[in-house]
Amino acid sequence: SIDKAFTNTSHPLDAIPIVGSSGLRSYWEAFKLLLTGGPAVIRRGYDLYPEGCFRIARPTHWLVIVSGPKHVKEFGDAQEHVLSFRGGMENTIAVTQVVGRTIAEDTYHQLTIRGSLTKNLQACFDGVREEIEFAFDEVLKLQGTEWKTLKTLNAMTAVVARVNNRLLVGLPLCRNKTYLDTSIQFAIDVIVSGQIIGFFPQYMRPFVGPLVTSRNKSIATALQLLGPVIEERLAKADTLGSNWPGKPNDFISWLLDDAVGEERTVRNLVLRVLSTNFAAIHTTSMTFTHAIFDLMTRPELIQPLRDEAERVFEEEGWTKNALNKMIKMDSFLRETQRLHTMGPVNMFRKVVAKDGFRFSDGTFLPEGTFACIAIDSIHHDTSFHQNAAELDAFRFAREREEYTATHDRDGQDMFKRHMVNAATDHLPWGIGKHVCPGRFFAAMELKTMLAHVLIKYDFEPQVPGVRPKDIVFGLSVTPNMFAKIRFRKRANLWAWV
Ligand code: HEM
Repeated sequence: SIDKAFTNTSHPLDAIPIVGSSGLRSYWEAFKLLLTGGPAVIRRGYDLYPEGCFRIARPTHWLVIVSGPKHVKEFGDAQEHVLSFRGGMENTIAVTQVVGRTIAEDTYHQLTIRGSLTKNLQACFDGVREEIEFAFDEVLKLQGTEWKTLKTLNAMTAVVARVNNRLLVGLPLCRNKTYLDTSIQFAIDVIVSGQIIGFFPQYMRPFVGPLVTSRNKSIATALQLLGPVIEERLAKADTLGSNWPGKPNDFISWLLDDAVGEERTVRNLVLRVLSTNFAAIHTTSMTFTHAIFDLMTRPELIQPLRDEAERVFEEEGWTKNALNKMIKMDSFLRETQRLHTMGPVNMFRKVVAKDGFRFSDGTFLPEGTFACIAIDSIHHDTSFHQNAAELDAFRFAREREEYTATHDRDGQDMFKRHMVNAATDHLPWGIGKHVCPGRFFAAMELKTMLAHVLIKYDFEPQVPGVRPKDIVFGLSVTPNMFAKIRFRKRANLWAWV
């Protein structure tokens, strides 16, 4: 049963109820949370406080969990100097130790992603599509009509790393195995070593950091492979001006357009690319793996999605605009993201304002408080989504249809149920000030990959009918990395594919 007791001694967070245990037992509770107990505790808390805040014990501090549309909006909209994204990252993955001071302090690359990268998606679509075809051929290596069984998450991570890097660093590096392995490994290293370092108090981190992270090895390899490319681009920009003839249209160029001062060094630019890969690879490959697992458990969804993709591409060709017409696919991916989040909570923040942070209902978080949002419980709340526990693949397509039937097409609300739209009841991309700037690219990539897989392959689960169990560790949840899928080239491929 739930112990809602408040601590006896005075604590600045006294007004926020505890879920789990207080006092000495809270250490045991915190330990359980480090293993697999996280999601259940958050669900229990949410059932009690769906419109407000509660707190749970972490080994060194309390973590406040925020819920309710009003609170979520205020939380997302708060300024960095009040609720700090960086402070949250520092606490969860010790970003200064693991990635580096300059990256932690100056996040200009997120503006490059929000700006140039997103603006160029149309222009880069053909390259991304080509890379998707190439990557699936390379990773699946299918001959004739043979079936091949692969670990899904591994295979999809390999595909996504190539595709992302086609946009980030271009050919030929996006096909270099050592470079790709380094990008994938760097991201894993950031998460794993960051969490370990995160257990230590601030003053010990500079000493512990170098002992537990292999980031220096990853950075050295990336410097070796990516360094010369960046050096050449820097040299050309310096001698020929920023718009030199033949300048590639990729993330390196866009970064260089925005980088100033000490950011224009090879090492810092390499770190930017690695950090962007960190934000982009595993998020996208986990989402894609969840989508494939959903299709494996609900195979009746494959045909309508395949029909839609085939029809749209037949009418429009493989273009970015064609993706906008795949309303069922957009809805299905949004639904997959709703049901399978990367943990029970997200959007970690630290209160850094001296005066703390106050919600409009008066709830107060003092300076130094760590807080986050109850994403998974919000997504499963039946007051926001009918039959919220069920995968209803086309629920958002229906909502869009209902909306367009009764409203002006140009109305702002038109986009509310699109996959890229963040809302207080739909938070896979976060919301507010730090809402994911890469979401337009991720959505384009996920849709093109799914259309490609649906049109080009047959696929089956190794164990039919059972969704592979997610792996829970602490407050993070990943799709099962051991689960396997069988792929085969489809026999009646369309001539134009
Ligand atoms: C399905 C794929 C993805 C998911 C689910 C996802 C999710 C998120 C979330 C939840 C946040 C906000 C975190 C917070 O508020 O605490 C975020 C931020 C961010 N994402 Fe993504 N992301 C994805 C793909 C990408 C891609 C492809 C890129 C880069 C091209 C990217 C770059 C970033 C960056 C740079 C930020 C930090 C924004 C800031 O500092 O304001 N993400 N992402």
